[in-house]
Amino acid sequence: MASDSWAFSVDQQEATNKTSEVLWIRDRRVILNTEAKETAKPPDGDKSDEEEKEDRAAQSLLNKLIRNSLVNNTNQVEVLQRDPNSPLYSVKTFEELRLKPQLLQGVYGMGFNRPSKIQETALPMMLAEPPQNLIAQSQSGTGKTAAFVLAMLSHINSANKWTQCLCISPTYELALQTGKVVEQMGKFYPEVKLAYAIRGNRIEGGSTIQEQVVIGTPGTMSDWLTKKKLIDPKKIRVFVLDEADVLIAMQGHQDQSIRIQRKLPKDCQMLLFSATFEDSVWQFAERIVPDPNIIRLKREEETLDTIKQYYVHCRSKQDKFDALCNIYGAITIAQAMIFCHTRKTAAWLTKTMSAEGHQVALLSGELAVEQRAAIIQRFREGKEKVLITTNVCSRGIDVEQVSVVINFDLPLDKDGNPDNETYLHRIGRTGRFGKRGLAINMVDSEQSMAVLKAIEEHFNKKIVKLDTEDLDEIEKIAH
Ligand SMILES: Nc1ncnc2c1ncn2[C@@H]1O[C@H](COP(=O)(O)OP(=O)(O)OP(=O)(O)O)[C@@H](O)[C@H]1O
Repeated sequence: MASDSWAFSVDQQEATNKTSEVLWIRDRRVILNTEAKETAKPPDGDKSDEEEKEDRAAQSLLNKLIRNSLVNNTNQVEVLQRDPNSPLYSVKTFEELRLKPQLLQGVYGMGFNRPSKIQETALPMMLAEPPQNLIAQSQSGTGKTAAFVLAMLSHINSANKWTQCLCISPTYELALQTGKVVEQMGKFYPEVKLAYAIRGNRIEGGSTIQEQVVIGTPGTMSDWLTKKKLIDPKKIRVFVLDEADVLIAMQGHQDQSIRIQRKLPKDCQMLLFSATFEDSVWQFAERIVPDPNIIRLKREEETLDTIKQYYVHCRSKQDKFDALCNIYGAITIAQAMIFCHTRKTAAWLTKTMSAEGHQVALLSGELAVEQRAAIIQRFREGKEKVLITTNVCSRGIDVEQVSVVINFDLPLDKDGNPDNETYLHRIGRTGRFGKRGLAINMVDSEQSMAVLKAIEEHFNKKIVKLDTEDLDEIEKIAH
């Protein structure tokens, strides 16, 4: 299938050092570490009788799951996975990625048919022997989490009852979400256990824990490694940093992550994932991941074509609210996330929308982490149809049914400048894995218009004007 488009071309001039070369895989820039490439070989195939037996049983269940998964999967994803321009495109099957049978079962059990582009590109690098380090970027909702979870689970020796994989998540909510993926993916691999190094999870210190995977936030993770000695850093084989851009935007997280990394053995595999790569993220990535393979997107590839972007011209806060009501009046919205700049606006909007009869939840930074997780869980279960929020706690949330993202206020950084990264994270809450999504921006001043234009220019993607008085026009954008 379209194998010619996978030709590698080598660009020596872009080589960053003697052992690296820059490759263009299709139009994607990939730097491969040549030294590592030469020594890379597929995982060891030696298996005991017992393992062979387990594999055969797993295989038969797997065939059943593949059949079910093929029946259940949506057409949209299948079409995109055959489109070479889509981030979901793949030339390989999961079988070709040489996953353990138990993990293949997990993958098919989750309803996945084929890997996405990031999965098929990153997994061979991550599963190679000796382990390869990786810095990887892919658009939101294209399967990064699934990719590194597979890598972690693949490297575990389940007979060893100690921690072998660490995954740092920037927030409590994301740690739980990633944990859920580990549980689902590892459903047919019950020997593997998971622990959460997050605030409130009080495990007594003194002796090391048995869980092979630990997911957590940097502070608690660091505590578990150093003060409580629950994990022996020298036994860690895989270290993952997820959502690195969000991670370094949070105070103290960068230093704590570096401190953790320094305790790990030299041959521990380091994997870093991010949806955006501003300079600060790069600097951090290069500091923390030695000799990496690199998968990066071009700027204009960062936003997904499946997410249509619009803006609405308004005169005031009330006007924005009226526009919102018109949108709700014209199209069926499965679930929506609405982003506000301040807690005050978010609270006002929650009250006003609730008064109009919408099922609304408010997620804001002042809530305790457990409360925030509970609100996200209710939203995920569809108990509320609208989630109104300020920035912080909503990054990286994966809720499949979100069909519309509304920027009630455009994202600004702390100096009041356009915040492109946050914009990308926000709109990425819709259009998850090939689903169509709408992103609607409310503009109510010359300044916010300038912010919109700057964002448009940054990503080199048109944001189209929408007239919310014209119901026919709104209806059209939903198709
Ligand atoms: N190969 C696949 N086939 C079908 N669905 C998939 C596949 N890989 C991942 N998904 C689903 O797509 C959604 C997005 O995946 P995931 O959360 O891994 O993306 P992500 O790139 O980590 O997103 P973000 O950048 O927002 O963190 C999830 O609901 C996941 O279950």
